[in-house]
Amino acid sequence: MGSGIIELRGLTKRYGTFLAVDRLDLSVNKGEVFGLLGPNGAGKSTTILMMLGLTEPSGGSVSVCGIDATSNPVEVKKRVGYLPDDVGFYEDYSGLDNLIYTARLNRISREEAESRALSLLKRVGLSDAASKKAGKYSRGMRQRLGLADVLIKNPEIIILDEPTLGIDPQGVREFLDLIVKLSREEQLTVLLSSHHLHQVQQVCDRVGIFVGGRLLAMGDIPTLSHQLFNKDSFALTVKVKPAAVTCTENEKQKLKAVISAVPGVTTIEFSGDTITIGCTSDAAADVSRAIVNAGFDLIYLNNKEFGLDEIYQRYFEAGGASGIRK
Ligand SMILES: Nc1ncnc2c1ncn2[C@@H]1O[C@H](COP(=O)(O)OP(=O)(O)OP(=O)(O)O)[C@@H](O)[C@H]1O
Repeated sequence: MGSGIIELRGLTKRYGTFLAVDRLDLSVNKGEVFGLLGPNGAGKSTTILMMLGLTEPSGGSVSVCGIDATSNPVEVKKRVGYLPDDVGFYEDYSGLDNLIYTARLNRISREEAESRALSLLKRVGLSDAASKKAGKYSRGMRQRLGLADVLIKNPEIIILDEPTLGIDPQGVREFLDLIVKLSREEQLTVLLSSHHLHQVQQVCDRVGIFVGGRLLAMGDIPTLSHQLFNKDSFALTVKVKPAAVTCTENEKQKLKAVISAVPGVTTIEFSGDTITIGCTSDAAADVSRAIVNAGFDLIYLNNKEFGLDEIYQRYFEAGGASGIRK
């Protein structure tokens, strides 16, 4: 086994003849925010259930905090907080009492339970709603209470399954910020399962792309982007004066020559009045300087770094979504 706080090796789950998770290898480091990204039915929840020891793998191994989750789920449960997409609370209990209840279940003394619950309610921005019944909480408040609920036992890892479902955009932003803050300040490892590309991209240090029970790719966004876009992770769109369409052939050749000489530039395409430049690194400053020094006016420059949506799209175009399962 490797040194990750979560280590999956050849992890496989079959339901009858159906392969839900297919020989998964994954290592998540301590303190990392890792995103499990994939469409519905990709196998994310099944993988999480195996990490929690709640369903038995058909093959391979799963180690969480150095513990075999399959043979010792109780020890794993002590160290891992799991937030499902819809948390169950005692609706007639206040937010505070729900937290105290969970703390007591985790054998925390009454006094300690109350002080931790109050401090966590503050942390997740629910101090004012502490004595309000959980049944009267909004969806966003319930998720924040859910986060406090998983944190009350001081876990080393929190696993969040589609935690922002049904929360408004402002609430989503606050929730995600809170997760990153917790991870950074307390070296908390976070595994976030989602099919919201944008959210995953915003907060995760690394991402695993799941399709059809397999992990198709893994890494940080620049690395994934680098692997997929023929090493052109960046694309600059440029307009100059005189416009590319009205440039003489000599001027065009001059432009091409000065842009190609910029380190990192791999492709240059003229289309209408726009020049598209592919680069392996962020060459925006050097390209703009080269254009101006060559005597052209730079009237527009857009620097596009490929994001997770393009990356995801590429995997689907590559046939990932057509189904890998056998
Ligand atoms: N208990 C079960 N019995 C049979 N098939 C199952 C069972 N649980 C899950 N599956 C199937 O395994 C596949 C993976 O499901 P899983 O819930 O892990 O996907 P997911 O990526 O979490 O999707 P979602 O985002 O919809 O939750 C799906 O095709 C699902 O229908």
